[in-house]
This record gives sequence, structure tokens and C-alpha cells, in this order.
Amino acid sequence: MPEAEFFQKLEAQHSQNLPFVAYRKPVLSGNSGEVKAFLQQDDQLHYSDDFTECGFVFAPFDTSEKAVLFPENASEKLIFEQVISEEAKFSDTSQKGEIPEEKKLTHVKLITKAVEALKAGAMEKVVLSRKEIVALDDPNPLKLFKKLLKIYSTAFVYCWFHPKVGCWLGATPETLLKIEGNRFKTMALAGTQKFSGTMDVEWGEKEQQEQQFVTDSILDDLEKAGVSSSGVESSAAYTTKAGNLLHLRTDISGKIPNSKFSPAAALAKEGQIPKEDSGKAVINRGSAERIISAVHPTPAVCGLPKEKAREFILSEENYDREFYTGFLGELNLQTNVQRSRTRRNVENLAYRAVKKETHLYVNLRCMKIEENKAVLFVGGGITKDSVPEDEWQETVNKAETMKKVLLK
Ligand SMILES: C=C(O[C@@H]1C=C(C(=O)O)C=C[C@H]1O)C(=O)O
Repeated sequence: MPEAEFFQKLEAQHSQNLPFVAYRKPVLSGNSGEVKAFLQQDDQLHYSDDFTECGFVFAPFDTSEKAVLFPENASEKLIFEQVISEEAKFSDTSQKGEIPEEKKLTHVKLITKAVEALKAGAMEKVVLSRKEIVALDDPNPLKLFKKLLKIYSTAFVYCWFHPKVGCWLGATPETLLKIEGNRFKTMALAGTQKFSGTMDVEWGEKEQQEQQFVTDSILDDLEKAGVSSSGVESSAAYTTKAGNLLHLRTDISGKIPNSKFSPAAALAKEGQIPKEDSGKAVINRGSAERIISAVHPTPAVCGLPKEKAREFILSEENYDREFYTGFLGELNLQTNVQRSRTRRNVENLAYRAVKKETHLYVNLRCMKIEENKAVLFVGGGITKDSVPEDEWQETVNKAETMKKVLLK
């Protein structure tokens, strides 16, 4: 579909106050990327019960709250191919968008309190965040989405709207979980410094340690979800760029086990679902739920130990994160896999395999649009070695990702 038609349809959807999401996955090679959209046909609010549904999911940070779903069978799907040109430059925000001193004092105070708790051994890491409000001249979310598409080609870029929930936009560098068939991928992303023209940088002890916490904890959570460490590969930590920032990243991948931990097989045995449904597809869908619940929220956005950090966040942050540090993306979508047309494959019709794919991202570098203002959400990992002033500056740097498309 031509780009102009894609955006006309989205504008029409938005002006009718109907739910939609438009998004593009990171473009890591080549010079084009697919921009897709789900346009829900009415304004009903659907939820995902257990991540076995098919569609686009938008989940909050707080796991006690429900994840919103745009069901695939209740949505029109659109797609266009975006040609990636050299990353467009928008305003240099470093001198603009003054933040009131009081905001800084409040955040520094919160971090100081956390460092004391960390030094006393209450936790090993806690991720603390804040929100920041920027007035908008033009709050049209689709215009902002177009700008995000242009400047952040290696991020997952999205614009999500539901009249009963709100409007969110973001450009996140972090995958929560990708599942293709019986293979999964995830990442441990933490540690931040400003990009100053080179990827060849040194990382301090604090950053290396906080990133290692994330890697270890994800591996641990996977093991608890039935993915044994022998089936998991993880890379060495390396430097990756996200907008004007650098992070430390470890890639983790592996095979999802079936049978033993399969809720589907168990249900079939108990006669709760038909025997034929205890097959692989169902098994893997059950596994998706188990893995999502095991890893989210990772210590990249919550902390360690997870429950203590979560309690600290909910009681001390003093605002509602809503969907920031939640996750979003494609859930159990069918993709056609073309296999070679060998005689055996042709006879077995195996050249037209259908795979289910789930691709979820952590909702970071994001904002909520409310009438004539944007509410930005930014945070960072705190350990006992954190310097409160530096942690404040890190949130200022992170806020630039969204400010680049907001400020003139
Ligand atoms: C919490 C955020 O980012 C996360 C925290 C990071 C850190 O503490 O260094 C780095 C990347 C993200 O995992 C955010 O962008 O708001």
C-alpha cells in the first residue's frame, strides 16, 4: 500500500476516535522496513487473559493490571514499505526544554533514599523513574510518529491509541521477547552513557555490574520457566547505540522445551482440551505465556530482587508508570515460511509452513499524549554505587529521545 494511503486511513481512524496501532520493528540491515498497522473496527476494550490470543498487545508495568489487546480478527491490517534514508536530524534539544529545579530536587531525593536502602543491603538494584511534561504546539500523534520513523531506524517505533485508554508513542531499543516456532530470543540491556561520536567506549564498574544483574536474572527466570540453561546461548556483553545514548547489551537465545513443562499437554491429558490440541503449536503458545510472565518485568526496568524492587517502586516513585516499562508488540501472529520445493516437501505440502511469531518490546523512551501536552517517562538503574546527580543527568539524556521530535 502507498505510504500516503496508509496515513490517510490512520488519520480517518483517529478522527473517528477508533483504536489503532502503527509500528515498525528495528531496521538492522538493508534500506527499508515494513510499517504495519492494526485498525480495530470498533472501540471495544479487549484484554489478553493469558497471552495465548492473536493480535497486538499493550501491557502495563504493573502485572496486577490487565494487558490491552487489539485482536487480529477484529482489526484491519495495513502495511507499507518505508525507505530508510539517512537519519533525519531534528532539533538539538540539549539547550532547550528547561526543567524546573524542583523536579530535579525531588528525583535526586528519591535516588538518595534508594542508595541508602541499597547500601543497607535491602536490594541489589532498583530502577527509578519520573515523568516530565512538555507543552505541544501540534499534538497530532501521527505527525510525531512520522518524525520518529525518520530519525530512529534501529528502534521499535510505535504510535498506539485507544479512546478509552489514551495515546502513546515511543522509540524503544529493548526487546522483551521474540518467539518464532520453538526458538526464543531476548536481551539484557542496561548501563547508559551519552554517545559522543564513538562506539569504542569504556564502561564503569557500576554499569557492568548492573547489566550483569539483568543477564543473570533473565537466565534464572528462564530456568524457572522450564528453559534449562543447557539450551540457552548468551553473547558477551557489547556496546549498542540507541538514539543519542549507548547501552551495554547481552543477547540471549534458546529453544523452548515442550512436553514436560507444557500446560497444553497437561490440559489435554486432563481432558480439558481436545487431544489433537496438545500438539506443538499449543505447547509453544503455553510456553510463551510462561516465559513472558517469568521475565517481565526484568531488572532492566524493575530491579533485583524483583519483588522488593517492585514494592520500592510502587511505594516510593510517587506516580503511576502506567504503560511505561510495560511491553508491547505482536502476539502469536501467523507468518508464512517459504521452504524449498523438494519433492518430499511438495508431497507433504511442507513448503508452505505456517509459523506463529511473537515479538514484544519493552516500552521505553516513550510518551503519552494528553490534549496539548506530552508526558515523557524516563528512568535508570540505581545501585549502591550510584551518584544521584549523575542518575538525574541520565534521565535528562534519555528524555532527549522524545524531545527531539517535540521541540522546535
Ligand atoms: C529505564 C530506562 O531504560 C532502561 C535502563 C537503563 C539503565 O539503567 O542504564 C538502560 C536501558 C534500559 O534498560 C528508560 O529508558 O527509561
